[in-house]
Amino acid sequence: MHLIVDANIPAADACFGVFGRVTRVSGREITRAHLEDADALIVRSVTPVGEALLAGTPVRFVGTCTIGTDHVDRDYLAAHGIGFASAPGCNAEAVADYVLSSLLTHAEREGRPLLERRVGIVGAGNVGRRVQARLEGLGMTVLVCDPPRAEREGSAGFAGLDALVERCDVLCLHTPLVREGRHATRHLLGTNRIAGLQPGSAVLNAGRGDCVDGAALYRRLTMLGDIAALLDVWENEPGIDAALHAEAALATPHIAGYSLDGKLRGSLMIHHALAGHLGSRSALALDDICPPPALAELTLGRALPVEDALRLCARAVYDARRDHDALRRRAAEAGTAAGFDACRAGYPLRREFATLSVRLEGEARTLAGPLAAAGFTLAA
Ligand SMILES: NC(=O)c1ccc[n+]([C@@H]2O[C@H](COP(=O)([O-])OP(=O)(O)OC[C@H]3O[C@@H](n4cnc5c(N)ncnc54)[C@H](O)[C@@H]3O)[C@@H](O)[C@H]2O)c1
Ligand SMILES: O=C(O)[C@H](O)[C@H](O)COP(=O)(O)O
Repeated sequence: MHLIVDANIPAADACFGVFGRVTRVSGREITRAHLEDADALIVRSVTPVGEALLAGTPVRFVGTCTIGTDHVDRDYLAAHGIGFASAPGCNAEAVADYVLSSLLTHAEREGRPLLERRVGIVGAGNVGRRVQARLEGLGMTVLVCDPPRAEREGSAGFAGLDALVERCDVLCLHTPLVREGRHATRHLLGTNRIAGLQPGSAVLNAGRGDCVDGAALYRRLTMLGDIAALLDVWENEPGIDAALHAEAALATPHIAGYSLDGKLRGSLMIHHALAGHLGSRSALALDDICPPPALAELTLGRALPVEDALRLCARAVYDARRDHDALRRRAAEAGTAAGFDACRAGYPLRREFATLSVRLEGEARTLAGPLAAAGFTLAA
């Protein structure tokens, strides 16, 4: 069996070498020529997969080691009997870490406590639910907008997007890109809603870039300058709008989900899906391919204000400012598109909050609730 595998997929040999010969190709450069004798194609989100890529090739299985599937023409695959799998939830914990790290940094810069803010979550699936649970666990007020879930589950606990825009200090977008239909998300946050955002509020987008109208956001940022944009995803990646990039308070190159744990879970989920597609089973587990964290334990020996403790522990594991600074630097050196992809390809090792075990001694034990809610493990 011959497998074409995106070069940005970790543990490719352990996860896919067991099925046959693996050829690694940069995700944005995979063409039909690479697939002439390929049986399986394993991608991440940067490879558009559909008729243009697959027609006339022998590919019988496509796996994407990502949560998002908007780059895959699933109707085409189904119509041509090509097996497909994605990796729902694989990096949801990493995105929740990114959200907390970003919001804690933004609150510190503004000198306004995060815990007093009202947060709106748009799209409460694997990612949004985790963000909601963490923030509510910290005692914050959270409003949730998810019309497809509200239709299925009943409207209790859900609000409309306009209510979130009117009432929230922070709006977090965790929606997939849905191009058509009643719940389409392209420019979900468009001109009118961006104009309606509360002065002093912040928009964080870690869903898909197209869910926010970047030109309208840029206008509000430059003409009124009274809101903040925390952007991990962008329209036209990797050739993102350099002017919007310059205005964003936190600008990262689509790395919210880039923990090692999250990427490896994605690889592993597609490994198991491919094994199933081939009629076999595998016992490969995350512990077989994921190393222990460099920082496994941290001790807090006295009480700190809750937000200071959260920031200290968050930054010990993942500090979103690092990724913001790297994108600014790389974009200045290499140009926006090349800098964006260079940051992603050379992404430094990052682990998830849960890999840090926090030992609390004496008065610091009062921090147990907030640290656990934020996603850290408490040492016994
Ligand atoms: N920045 C990153 O690195 C990163 C990482 C992971 C996922 N993502 C993106 O985030 C998206 C969400 O991830 P997930 O794991 O939570 O997916 P999910 O499918 O579990 O949840 C998506 C949620 O959005 C809701 N939704 C759909 N249309 C909506 C609309 N019009 N308004 C409000 N809510 C709507 C769905 O009902 C669902 O509950 C993914 O599709 C992916 O595009 C980005
Ligand atoms: O959909 C996802 O899982 C994320 O957006 C993913 O982290 C994107 O990473 P990429 O596929 O671009 O490497």
